[in-house]
Amino acid sequence: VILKKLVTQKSLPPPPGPRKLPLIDNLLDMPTEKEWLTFAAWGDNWGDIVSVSVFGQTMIILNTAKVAAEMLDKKSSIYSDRPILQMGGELVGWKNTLVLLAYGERFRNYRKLFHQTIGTPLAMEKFHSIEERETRNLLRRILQRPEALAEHVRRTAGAIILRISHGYEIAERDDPFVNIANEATEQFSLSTTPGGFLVNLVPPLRHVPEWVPGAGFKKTAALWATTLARMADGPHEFVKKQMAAGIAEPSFTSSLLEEPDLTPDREHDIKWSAASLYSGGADTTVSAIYAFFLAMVLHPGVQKKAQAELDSVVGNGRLPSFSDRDSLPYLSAVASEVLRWHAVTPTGVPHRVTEDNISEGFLIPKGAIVISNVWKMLHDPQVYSNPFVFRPERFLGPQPEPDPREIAFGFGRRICPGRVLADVSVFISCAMSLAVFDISKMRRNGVLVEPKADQTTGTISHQKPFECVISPRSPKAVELINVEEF
Ligand code: HEM
Repeated sequence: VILKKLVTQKSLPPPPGPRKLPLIDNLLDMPTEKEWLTFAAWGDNWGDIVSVSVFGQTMIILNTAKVAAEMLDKKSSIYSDRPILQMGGELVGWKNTLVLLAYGERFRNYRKLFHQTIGTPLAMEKFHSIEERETRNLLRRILQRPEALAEHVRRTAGAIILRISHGYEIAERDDPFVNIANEATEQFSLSTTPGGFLVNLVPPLRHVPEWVPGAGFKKTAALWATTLARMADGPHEFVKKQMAAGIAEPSFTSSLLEEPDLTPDREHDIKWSAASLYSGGADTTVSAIYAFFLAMVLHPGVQKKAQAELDSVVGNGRLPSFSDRDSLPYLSAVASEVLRWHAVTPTGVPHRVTEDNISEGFLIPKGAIVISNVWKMLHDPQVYSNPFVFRPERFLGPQPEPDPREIAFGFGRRICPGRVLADVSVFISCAMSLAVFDISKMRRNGVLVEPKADQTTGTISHQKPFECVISPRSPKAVELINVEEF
């Protein structure tokens, strides 16, 4: 019976997809820009599950949330590994961080640490005051130099994450930890793009010695490995010193280092999960919050409605806080719509399947890389009416459309472990900014400058830079931003 099952299983077809050439397979079909658009077009042509391959490596592309749930959620015990990336993962060492960590014991340990410290709304409550304080700093920076919005949003995200991960307060300019983290994350992008280094496409090249001509990538890898090590070690050592002096601020790292019987192995896990917090958490929330400002420029009607809600619930004598969230349904819908309208990770993060299995009537081979077209799922007209329109109302009323958080944060055992933190950051930024600022189109020589929604290619994708005017709503708003004691 088992043999028969195996035979039928093996004889099932893989999911359909574009025709392959000998040896290189679909290499020439693979998009190099905005992959999600090509993947969506393949979906229209071939169905919800598409398969392609390059040099024998199968890739399965999922275009609906329904199949992603069927496969990545329901069969999570075999769909939760990550691809092995030679340059970024193996040689530079990003496989030590959660996002590229292989499925297994250590993976479960890191996930537990995340869950325990920032995994639930209750656990996150202890960080609400940091979020509120740092977001007020964001308002202050915007008030002073509104034209540098993107820079301010980035600085604030870094400040929040480093405070939560290590209880570290960043310097206003040229902070050493922020600089090293920026350098390391830039190198992460460079080293993990499939086409960036030949060794990513031809793995045996990693064994070539450094002195062989053409093996310069090994020197680069060694250099980048030291940047990564410094990014993980610096803040970790800072916390240990602060703890020894008895002055450590409560943080992800300090609370975990307090454990009795700390083994070196355990300390390794704590250090690298804290580094994963930074690398996973800074650029992503930046992308969402920057997109929020664009959405407000483009949709003054939505902005007015959210402000009217804020004025009636919170008034103008104080800034909104987390305790107001339940009384601000429209604003909460705005935050949800930001996460839907702008896909921060348009093609998610790839999973790797560890066993042959049958899904939706197709054979999915062991070792296949599974890519969720998150962008398409968030703009699926079967699920979201007029998906390209920014309309928070879709989440209100008797028949709300599905919560985009079910898609935007990925699937199964790899679902984003920072999603509660992300949600808190996005909500408070929307609430506090709309309470004090009007965000509108720039006028140049009497003509309104119309920004356009358009996002960059990349695992973490950003709205392209746009111009706008951000001005305080009233003298009272300026006062609230500048209050000292907060
Ligand atoms: C709007 C903001 C964010 C979005 C849209 C987002 C989205 C995602 C997605 C789609 C994944 C991949 C899930 C999968 O493999 O199926 C992921 C993984 C991850 N995210 Fe987030 N994320 C956000 C914010 C954050 C924050 C604030 C943190 C840290 C505090 C964080 C840390 C991570 C980590 C460490 C992983 C890897 C998890 C693993 O491989 O097990 N993310 N995120």
